[in-house]
Amino acid sequence: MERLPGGRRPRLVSSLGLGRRSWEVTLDDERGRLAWRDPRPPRRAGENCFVPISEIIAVEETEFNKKQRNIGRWHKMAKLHAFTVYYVKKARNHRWRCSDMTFWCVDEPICNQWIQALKELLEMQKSRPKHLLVYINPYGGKRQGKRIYEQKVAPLFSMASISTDVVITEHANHAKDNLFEVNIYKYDGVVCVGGDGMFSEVMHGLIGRMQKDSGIDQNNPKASLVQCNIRIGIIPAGSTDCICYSTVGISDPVTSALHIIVGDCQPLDVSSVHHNNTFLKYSVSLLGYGFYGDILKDSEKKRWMGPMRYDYSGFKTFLSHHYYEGTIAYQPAKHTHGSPRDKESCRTGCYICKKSEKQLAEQHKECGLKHEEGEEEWKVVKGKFLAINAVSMSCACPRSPKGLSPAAHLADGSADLILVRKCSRFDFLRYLVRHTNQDDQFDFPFVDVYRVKCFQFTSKLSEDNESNVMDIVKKRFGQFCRDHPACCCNIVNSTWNCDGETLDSSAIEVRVHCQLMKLFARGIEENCKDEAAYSQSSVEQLL
Ligand SMILES: Nc1ncnc2c1ncn2[C@@H]1O[C@H](COP(=O)(O)OP(=O)(O)OP(=O)(O)O)[C@@H](O)[C@H]1O
Ligand SMILES: CCCCCCCCCCCCC/C=C/[C@@H](O)[C@H](CO)NC(=O)CCCCC
Ligand SMILES: [Ca+2]
Repeated sequence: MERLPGGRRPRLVSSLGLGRRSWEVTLDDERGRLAWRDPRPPRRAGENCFVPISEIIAVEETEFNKKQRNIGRWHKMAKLHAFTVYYVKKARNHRWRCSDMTFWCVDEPICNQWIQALKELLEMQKSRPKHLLVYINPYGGKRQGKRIYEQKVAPLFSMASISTDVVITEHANHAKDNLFEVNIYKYDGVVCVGGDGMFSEVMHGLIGRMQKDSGIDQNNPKASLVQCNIRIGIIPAGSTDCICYSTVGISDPVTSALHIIVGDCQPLDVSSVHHNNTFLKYSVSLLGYGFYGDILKDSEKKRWMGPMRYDYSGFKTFLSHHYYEGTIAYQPAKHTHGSPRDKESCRTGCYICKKSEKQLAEQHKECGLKHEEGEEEWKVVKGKFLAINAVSMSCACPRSPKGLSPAAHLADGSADLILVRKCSRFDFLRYLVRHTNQDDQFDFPFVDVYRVKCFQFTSKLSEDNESNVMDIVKKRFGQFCRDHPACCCNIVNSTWNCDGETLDSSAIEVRVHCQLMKLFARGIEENCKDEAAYSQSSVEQLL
C-alpha cells in the first residue's frame, strides 16, 4: 500500500457489512481508529462509531458459516468474505474484556485488503510485546494461578500472536534466581502470575539483574540505580493483589492480560531498604511497622488459611493493641507539588508523575550533578506509634479501595509516610474503618502524614542497645510484657512488613527511586464516559 509522508497509510474506506446492515467503514491511520457510519443521510451526531487501533487485539479472516448472525438475503445471493476484529471492550469498574465484530463483503480482494491493512497497523504498534517470559506461582492466593493462566490468559496471548516461555515455580525464589540466569534481554517483558509476593520476587530479580549487569552495588544506599526498561505484567492470583489493583484499578486476570497485549507502560517508584550499608529489600507498596508488620508476622504461621489469614491475624493484632517507641528522620519530597492531603488522585497520564519524569530526564542529562540530598534538612519525629506506614503508591486493594494513602502517586519519586501515634482502641478502629470508606484517613489528631523522598527509622530498643544498655535484660523485659497482653507497652520490636514480606532488621534506611521500573499498565483511568467508552457501547447497540 502507498504511504503518506511520515510513513502513514492513506485512509482505507469501503462499504462493508456489519450485522444486518451495510456501513461506510474507514481505517484512519492518522486518527488511529477503525470507524464506521451509516452512509444514508441524514447523518446524525453520534452515529459515528469507532475503536482505537491501539485497542484492537487481533484481526483474522473468518469463515462465514451457519453460526453467523442472520444477515438477511445477502448470503443467499453471493459467497461472502469476512474478517473479525477482536478489540478491548471497557466495562464498569476498570474491567476490560475481549469483544469482537465481524465485517463482511462480497468482494474477496477488498476483504483481503482490509485484513492486510489492519495487520500491518497492528504490527506498527511498537510498544506491544511479542515475546514474554511468564512465571506462575501455583501456590499463591487460592492456588488458582496455573488454571487462571491456562484458561483465561494463554488463549488471549496466543490470539495476539505473543509467544511465551512459561516457568511454573517449584519453590520460593525460583523466579528471582532464574532471572539472574536467563537471557532476559530477548524478552519484551516478564509476566508474573501470583500475588504481591510473586511480583516482589520478579521485581527483585529484574532490578537486581540490571544492577549486576551495570556493575552497581546494591548495598550502597546512595547508589543511583539503573532503571529497568523490561516491563513487568501482573496477572493477579494472590491474596492481596495490591500492586495490580493500584495500577490497573481492578484485580482481574483478563483485564491485566489485555493491558499487557496492548503494550501499556506505567512507570513505578521503587523504595530501597537498607540496614547498616547492607541492602535488605525493595518495596513498591507498603513498608509497615507496628500494626501491619505484626499482622504479617502472625499471618505467616497461618499460610494454610489462604487469604483469610489476614482477616484472622488482623483481628488478633487489633485486639493486642501494641505500640512501639522509636525515632523517624525524613527528608520532605520538595521536588513534587502534590501533597498527601490532595483531593485529586493519581490517574492515567497524571501530570504530577509526568513532571517527575521530566525532572528525572534532566537529572540523567546532568549526570552526577544531583544528590543535593545531603544538604537538605532532615526532620525528626520521636514517639510511640501503633503504626508507621510508608507507601510509594496508594496501596488500594479490594479490602481498601482507596488505599492507605489515596492521593499517593505511582511515579512521582516520593512516598507518603503515615505515622499513627498511640491512641485508644476505639480511635484506632475509627482510623482503620476509614481505610474502607470515603472519609479522610488523615483527619485525626493522632495521625500525621508527610510526603518524603527518604527516611530512617530506629526503634527505642535499638537506640538503647546502641547506647550499651544490656541486651538480655531488655529481651527478658520484652518477654514479660508479651506474657501480659493487657500491658500494651511493647518493649520488643515490631517487624517491618515490606510488600508482604518480613524484614529481619527494625532499624532501616529507605530511599525512593523515581520510576525505577515499568509495568504493563496505564494507571487508573478516570471514570468518565470517554470517547472509547461511547464507541463501544454503540457497537453493542448495533450488533
Ligand atoms: N512454587 C512455590 N512454592 C512455594 N512458594 C513459592 C512458590 N513460588 C513462589 N513462592 C513464594 O510464595 C510467596 C507468596 O506468593 P504470592 O504472592 O503469589 O501469593 P499470596 O498468597 O498473594 O502471598 P502474599 O500475600 O505474600 O503476596 C512469594 O513470596 C513467593 O516467593
Ligand atoms: C473494621 C474494619 C477494618 C478493616 C481494615 C482493613 C484494612 C485493609 C488495608 C489493606 C492494606 C493493604 C496494604 C498492602 C499491603 C501489601 O503490600 C501486602 C502484600 O500483599 N499485604 C499485606 O501485608 C496484607 C495486609 C492485610 C491487612 C488486613
Ligand atoms: Ca510515589
